[in-house]
Amino acid sequence: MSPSAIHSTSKVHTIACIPGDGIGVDITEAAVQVLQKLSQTLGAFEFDFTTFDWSSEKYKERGWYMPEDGLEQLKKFDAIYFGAVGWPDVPDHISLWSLILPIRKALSQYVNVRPTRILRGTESPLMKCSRSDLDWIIIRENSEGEYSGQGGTTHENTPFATATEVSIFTQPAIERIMRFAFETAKSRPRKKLTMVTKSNAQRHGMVLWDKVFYQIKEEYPDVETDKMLVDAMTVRMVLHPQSLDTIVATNLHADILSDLAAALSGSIGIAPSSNLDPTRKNPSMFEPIHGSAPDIAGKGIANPVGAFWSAAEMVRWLGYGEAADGLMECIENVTGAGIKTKDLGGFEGTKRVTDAVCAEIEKTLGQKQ
Ligand SMILES: NC(=O)C1=CN([C@@H]2O[C@H](COP(=O)(O)OP(=O)(O)OC[C@H]3O[C@@H](n4cnc5c(N)ncnc54)[C@H](O)[C@@H]3O)[C@@H](O)[C@H]2O)C=CC1
Ligand SMILES: CC(=O)C(=O)O
Ligand SMILES: [K+]
Ligand SMILES: [Mn+2]
Repeated sequence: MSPSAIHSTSKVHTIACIPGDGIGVDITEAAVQVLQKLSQTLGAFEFDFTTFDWSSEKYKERGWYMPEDGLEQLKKFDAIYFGAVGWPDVPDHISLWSLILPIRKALSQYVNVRPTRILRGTESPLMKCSRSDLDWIIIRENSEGEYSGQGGTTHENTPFATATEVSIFTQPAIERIMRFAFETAKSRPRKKLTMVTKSNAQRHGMVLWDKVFYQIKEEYPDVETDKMLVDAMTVRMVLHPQSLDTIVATNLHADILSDLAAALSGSIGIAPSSNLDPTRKNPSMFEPIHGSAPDIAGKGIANPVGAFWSAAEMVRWLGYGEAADGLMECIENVTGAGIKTKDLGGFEGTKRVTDAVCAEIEKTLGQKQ
């Protein structure tokens, strides 16, 4: 197909790109390169990227992360691709609450989907965990719970400083996340959902969380369920990974468990996330689960695989499931060939892995055209 023919038949998707800080910048650049190669190779869709320089560095210069109409600007795009936000010279609660958390909340991205599996050519740090033993999908409540932002501080800077951090759990928000989790479990071969809670020690919000789970369960008789307290869940993830499939947990619990899940699958550097507004009224946002990694920023060694996997999930969300599967196949052909960054036991940098994935797209997916 000639380039002009590609142009006339393919659909253009507008993507807002927010690289942010540290390795967020490196991996976003890598993801854009891969997405462009994918669209050029397949010819079925195109991306029109607009990059926003909303970062901690700019915050120090200008005093703001997003302009006042920032959220309104984002609403006009088909999807958002995010790197990471946070840098040691800005308090982390300022950076998170100025950028990533307001986007998730204002754009009603109430689900955060975090799949984990062991990619070809990589291994789990667990001694006896084979690739088929660990294939999970964590459904994280992304709008309220422990990250509601409610609370306050009084008697600040005195010996009696008092702070509250209030968790909010509402019936409608629990219902919608549970429904999404049951639908996800139902769509997977094992049809198995594990609900995580801490309703022994936390006796109000977590108890409502459990109650709504059992209410929604009635609608899904074909999904097998069980319930875990979050402390014991960490043990089960390590000792019996094969006993888990789909997992639903609160904002904080799933934040922690998904980093653990990533580590158990080999590295936090491979783990993707989709911040979804399932109603599709607002654009959804795709980002690797990791942060800005100041300890390795600027060294050219960040693993871009979590960013590529997030890009694949964006492609899937935009309606191209086959292209997303194709991209995942290319990523695994590259890891399978031993082209990996240091965190996965390899010897390559971000650029070499990115170039290898691009070459693989041309080779594998170009042939199928
Ligand atoms: N969604 C977001 O934008 C997030 C932002 N953050 C922010 O990021 C900053 C750093 O947070 P940390 O707790 O250090 O978490 P982190 O995820 O940035 O780093 C944790 C460890 O994992 C390593 N790591 C992370 N991503 C990697 C990759 N792609 N390849 C190789 N190694 C990788 C880092 O080098 C570090 O040793 C903080 O300001 C934090 O608030 C943290 C998590 C998510
Ligand atoms: C903020 C954070 O750690 C996360 O969204 O995973
Ligand atoms: K991130
Ligand atoms: Mn996290």
